Amino acid sequence: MSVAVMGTGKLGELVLAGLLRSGRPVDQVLATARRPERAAELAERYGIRPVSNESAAAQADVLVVGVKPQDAGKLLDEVRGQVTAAKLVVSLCAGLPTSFFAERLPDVPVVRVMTNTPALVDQAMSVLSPGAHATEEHMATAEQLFQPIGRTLRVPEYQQDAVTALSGSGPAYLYLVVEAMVEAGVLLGLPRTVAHDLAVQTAVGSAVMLRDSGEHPALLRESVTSPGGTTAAALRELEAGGVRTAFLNALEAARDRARSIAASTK
Ligand SMILES: NC(=O)C1=CN([C@@H]2O[C@H](COP(=O)(O)OP(=O)(O)OC[C@H]3O[C@@H](n4cnc5c(N)ncnc54)[C@H](O)[C@@H]3O)[C@@H](O)[C@H]2O)C=CC1
Ligand SMILES: O=C(O)[C@@H]1CCC=N1
Repeated sequence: MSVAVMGTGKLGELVLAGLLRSGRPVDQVLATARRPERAAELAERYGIRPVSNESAAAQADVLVVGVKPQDAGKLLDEVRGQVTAAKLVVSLCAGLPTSFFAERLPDVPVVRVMTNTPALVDQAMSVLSPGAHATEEHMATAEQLFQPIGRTLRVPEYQQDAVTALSGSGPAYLYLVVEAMVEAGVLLGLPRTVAHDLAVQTAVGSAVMLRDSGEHPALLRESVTSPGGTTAAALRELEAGGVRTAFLNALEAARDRARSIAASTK
């Protein structure tokens, strides 16, 4: 089974690299790029053959759409003639419903996937939803692409904008928190490199503990918080700063942005 990544930008490259890392033969992986320099860069880095969208769509069994949602309509116009119902389209596009593809590629099975950048280290969270013509077999095929690069989960499609707000964009929120902690360490007089190492290892250790202990985060937080101690003093400030409300508002804003992208690309 051959796979083409169409629109190999930041996320598309992570998926492309993951496909190759998981042992897929290089002659079964195709990638397209808008700019020739980008195509050459990908060819050099991964040993793949750069092809046009039309050619990729004609050759590959699975077409992974990695362009921005705003560019998806134009891409589908380019490849429409090559995409039969025997293909599987996997969309990585935030906000775009599978109906967007169904309107342009009638009868073609589509699986919508929201993954995230920790794909780079095989720690992605990839969340899949079937479109109207996607069968169990199509879902299994799509899962096979993403399972080697992290965890996968299926949700009904109506939950995908919320998924995008949480796990799609989520790495950015956590990086922001780490960045803020580094700056705070510097404010307290730590050398920047020391502050960086401390913040990163604390994030990694806390994340592994969250995953491996299976404990609720509130319980893990309580175990750090000594009575009358330093953590309680810090948490009071974070609560006063409205950190929880900020997250509620942030995820709502991301969800709403996904909805408005969909509305503007109708
Ligand atoms: N960056 C992320 O963390 C995530 C991104 N996504 C989704 O992935 C998609 C790509 O996002 P990014 O990689 O961040 O953007 P990007 O801008 O880095 O990648 C898009 C790529 O598509 C190329 N492109 C556009 N039209 C093309 C065409 N007709 N033919 C060939 N190539 C074309 C662009 O030149 C660019 O390299 C978006 O739909 C986004 O919603 C989803 C989850 C996470
Ligand atoms: O910012 C974005 O629109 C994409 C979708 C989720 C993460 N990045």
